[in-house]
Amino acid sequence: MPGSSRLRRSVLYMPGANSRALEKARTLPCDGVILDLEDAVAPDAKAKARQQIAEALTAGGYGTREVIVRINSLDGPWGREDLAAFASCRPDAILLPKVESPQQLCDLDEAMKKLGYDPETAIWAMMETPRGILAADKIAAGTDRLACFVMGTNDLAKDLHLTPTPAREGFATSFGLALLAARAFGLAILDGVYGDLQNTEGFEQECRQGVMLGFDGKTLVHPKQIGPANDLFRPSADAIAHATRMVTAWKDAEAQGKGVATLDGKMIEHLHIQDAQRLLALDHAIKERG
Ligand SMILES: CC(C)(COP(=O)(O)OP(=O)(O)OC[C@H]1O[C@@H](n2cnc3c(N)ncnc32)[C@H](O)[C@@H]1OP(=O)(O)O)[C@@H](O)C(=O)NCCC(=O)NCCSC(=O)C[C@H](O)C(=O)O
Ligand SMILES: [Mg+2]
Repeated sequence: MPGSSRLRRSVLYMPGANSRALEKARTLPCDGVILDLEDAVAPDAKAKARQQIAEALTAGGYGTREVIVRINSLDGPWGREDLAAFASCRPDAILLPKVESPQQLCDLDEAMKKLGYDPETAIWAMMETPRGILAADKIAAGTDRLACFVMGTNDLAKDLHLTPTPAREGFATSFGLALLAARAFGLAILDGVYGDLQNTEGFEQECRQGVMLGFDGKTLVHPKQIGPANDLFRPSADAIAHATRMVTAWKDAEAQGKGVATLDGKMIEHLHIQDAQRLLALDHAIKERG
């Protein structure tokens, strides 16, 4: 699975037409950047944005940040030209908007092969339409190049006619189906954006909910959202201390030939240890990032 162990707590969108944002992204402490050619770029600005993104990718300087380009749909007037522009620039992934069928991913994969894309360049898929959500399991199995689902909560809210609320009840089924499909096929999955830039408390509450639901991180629209997302999507010190004690208790039990252990009066089985090890690996990766 390409890139499945990468840190993705904070993944910041920026319009490809905004040269200042493309430059600034090289210095921001986010885990990834999505250089957008789709909804954040006006039709008349698409060609210039495409050229600016190609130049930015060629110049490099994004360090350990994962760099993803969101192209336009391959069925529309810009998508094929978008894809052709980045074959030699080696982005980490191409993000396809409004994915509704596995065939769309197979077509993208085929086109990337023909254009000479590096086999390590992953495909990411926006999950943001009712048809896409209903086909999430088939899409998740669509191609080996697929590495990540990204929730498009703005498009979903529009199509579902739902009223956004702080608890996001209206997204429950969509989140559940997308998360199930992603985990069933070993994909990463990122929560949608929070557009109220002044409401720090609301943003943090949505991050906490995203962690609780099982998302790997959150997509962002402004640099000020990076710090809180990085903090909230990293395992807490208490969680790491507990995971460490669980692993120790498990090793002690194993040494005594037992297949089950207890810690603080609670039963521990192998599945709990797998989850504890996942948290410890995440913590290690974050510490290595510095
Ligand atoms: C929302 C914004 C238009 C606000 O921009 P601005 O008014 O420039 O904000 P600030 O003055 O507060 O900016 C301060 C500095 O930070 C830089 N900046 C701002 N935003 C970004 C960014 N996204 N990436 C990088 N750098 C950024 C400014 O340049 C300032 O820098 P400096 O010059 O040093 O002072 C803007 O934030 C913005 O455009 N955000 C991204 C919008 C976007 O990409 N939207 C599309 C994706 S969301 C979506 O489509 C989700 C999905 O499809 C769905 O359906 O849900
Ligand atoms: Mg969208």
